[in-house]
Amino acid sequence: MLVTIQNARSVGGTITAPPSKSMAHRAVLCAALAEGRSHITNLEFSKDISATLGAAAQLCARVRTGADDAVVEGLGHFVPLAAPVDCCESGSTLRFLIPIASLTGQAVSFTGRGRLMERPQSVYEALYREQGLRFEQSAAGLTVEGALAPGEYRLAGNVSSQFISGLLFALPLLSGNSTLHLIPPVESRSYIDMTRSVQAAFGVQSHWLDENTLAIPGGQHYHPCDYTVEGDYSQAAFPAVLGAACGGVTITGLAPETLQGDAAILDILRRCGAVFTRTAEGISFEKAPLHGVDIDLADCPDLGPVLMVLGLLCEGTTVIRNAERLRLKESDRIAAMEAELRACGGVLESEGGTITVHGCANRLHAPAGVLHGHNDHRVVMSLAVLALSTGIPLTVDDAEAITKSWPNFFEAIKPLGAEVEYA
Ligand SMILES: O=C(O)C1=C[C@@H](OP(=O)(O)O)[C@@H](O)[C@H](O)C1
Ligand SMILES: C=C(OP(=O)(O)O)C(=O)O
Repeated sequence: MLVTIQNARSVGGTITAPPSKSMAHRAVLCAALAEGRSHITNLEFSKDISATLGAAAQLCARVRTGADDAVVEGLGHFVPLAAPVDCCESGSTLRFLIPIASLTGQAVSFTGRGRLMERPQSVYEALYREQGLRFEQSAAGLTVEGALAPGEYRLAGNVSSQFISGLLFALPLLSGNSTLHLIPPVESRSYIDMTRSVQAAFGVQSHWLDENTLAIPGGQHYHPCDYTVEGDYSQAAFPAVLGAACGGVTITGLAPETLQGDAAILDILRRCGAVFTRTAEGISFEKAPLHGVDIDLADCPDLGPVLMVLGLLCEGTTVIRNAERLRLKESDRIAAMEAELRACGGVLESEGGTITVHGCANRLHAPAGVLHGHNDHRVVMSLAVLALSTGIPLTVDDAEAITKSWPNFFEAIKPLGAEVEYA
């Protein structure tokens, strides 16, 4: 789908952050693993969350969805599977479910779309092979079979935190205790604590023994819980960058105290010179001159694409470090953003996981043709921010990619002054 995004008027208005996708995945899975009825409120039915709800319904729960909530009734046992579990393009769904699948006493096959089956599973593959369990991955899907044993696990901390979260979901349900020894550096650490915090709400505990070692007592049970999902800082980063550049934007629905690592967007913007205030109503941005800063992306990878746009809008140079994992997401986000931003006159380069963006707001221009969304929601949304903050109308393909995380994105930006035309 092609979408043209441009300013209908000067930027300004209020937007509500959608529910956190990361927290919603976790709440749905904890609820499904608990025996009994949990009510999850503030849900948005993005493709990723729908995939997790669908998997929960297939494996171990009855699911009833409302307009923005779901009742998830864990059955207390796993049911025989008649079909593969479809994870769509959701890395979280697949990586959270693999260890859970090993609890089901049957072979479980997963399918996916887009780049999902190309994204690395090496960390699990090594663990499964060590324990003599079946782990087969092809371009078409992935099958696992056999029960993970409790005990000592050693795993890399820098491929994806989703492997660590996946083990955190499943290991407490085994009869014995387990310990995760994370091989440093441990990246996306905040996501590990987010998993632990949602689990704690459902009555399941784990403890850090030191900064790289997690103790997971066995023999635990998830308890049903009524859980309200927080607003999403990863998504709020898009209007936040727009607000920092243009002023007049207020973002509502974000909890001031949060475990979301992407709340770092506020600190990053402040360091760039952004002016904003936080009141009971929300976070309100004023227009201010912005300058480039040094950014460590290790704990907030999903901010990468929109921070590359921010770099173009800042005076001077922005350096984004520890961004390697951006190459392993729905697209190679570094290459994708470099190509599209250069098509608009952006000056930036990357080497491995370091991206250098040169501020050039005055030299940006309309691209010769259509920009590519690379089937990546965060690329499409970042390009929308570029259009609105520069006033350059942009036409982007693969625009439907937004449905992976924020199906309402194009409607949500209209009150900020955006005109969105679907071709
Ligand atoms: O656990 C999660 O909810 C996520 C963890 C991060 O992945 P990595 O740990 O692979 O960086 C992040 O990029 C992803 O969008 C969501
Ligand atoms: C990479 C993302 O999600 P996942 O890993 O769950 O596919 C994302 O939302 O940007």
